[in-house]
Amino acid sequence: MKKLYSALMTAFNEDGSVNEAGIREMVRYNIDVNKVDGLYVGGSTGENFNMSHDQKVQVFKTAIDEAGDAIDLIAQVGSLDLNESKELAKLVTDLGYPKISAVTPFYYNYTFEQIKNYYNEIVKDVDNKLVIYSIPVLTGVSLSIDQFAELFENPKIIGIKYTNADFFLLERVRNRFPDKLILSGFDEMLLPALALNVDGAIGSTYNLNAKRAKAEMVAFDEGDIDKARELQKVSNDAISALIANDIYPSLKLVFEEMGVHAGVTKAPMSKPTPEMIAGAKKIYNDYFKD
Ligand SMILES: CC(=O)N[C@@H]([C@@H](O)[C@H](O)[C@H](O)CO)[C@@H](O)CC(=O)C(=O)O
Repeated sequence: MKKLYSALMTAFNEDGSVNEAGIREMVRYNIDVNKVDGLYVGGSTGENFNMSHDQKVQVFKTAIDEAGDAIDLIAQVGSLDLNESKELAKLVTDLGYPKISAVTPFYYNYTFEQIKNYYNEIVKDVDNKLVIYSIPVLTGVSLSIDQFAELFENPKIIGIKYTNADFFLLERVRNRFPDKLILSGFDEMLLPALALNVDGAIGSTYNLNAKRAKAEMVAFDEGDIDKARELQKVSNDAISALIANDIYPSLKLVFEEMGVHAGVTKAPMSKPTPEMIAGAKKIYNDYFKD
């Protein structure tokens, strides 16, 4: 069966400090109610790139303290400061995270040799496995199939979190690396990714929408493509509404409607406006109220 991971959000207080109780509530909800297979901690949805080093450490510690070994945990340790990435890779490995991940280094138009060195350095001193986080729409970094092959020469590099709408490349990657872990990152494209035989999916909206996404995976496995397509349509209606309402604060606002205290986003992300709050209530009523 394919695996479903929620990308864990970070609950912040109004002053931008980390709200540990909120993180614990979201971890619990994902384990007890969503029954996801795992959590991706410290990714884009977790607002990792808005956080100080100490805040990243706080999030990694809190998430595993709450989850224990109940589900799979992947810690995203990528940073523009390679020394920080290495330090975080050691920390999360010592904490017991069974997998790490790192975003492709961005902003400075690094050469492939520099990117390869970054990944090899992150895993060099840790006894852990790494999933490459490829998200060209945010990083501007696109890796080719041959570049993925070169990164996979390091046996500690075991897969890709593939957040990319290039399905030609996904098909090529899947077939060239049948033993690598390929996890799809765009929730709105889950069904075509399943058709290309990904091993699972990681996404922000599964925090709210895991049951529907899992039902879609089951329908797909059973060959009921009409049902899978219908479930994807409803998911995409919900995802469109979340994006139109500003997705990061809205995911938290809908969680609040469900009784989960997800806190607020951290600046420069937006603070909720009255319109956004009304929009989130409507999204909850339209798509997530049982
Ligand atoms: C840019 C972004 O946040 N992408 C999300 C998606 O889950 C995305 O929010 C969703 O597909 C809606 O577009 C994930 O791919 C990223 C993610 O899971 C993470 O790193 O936290």
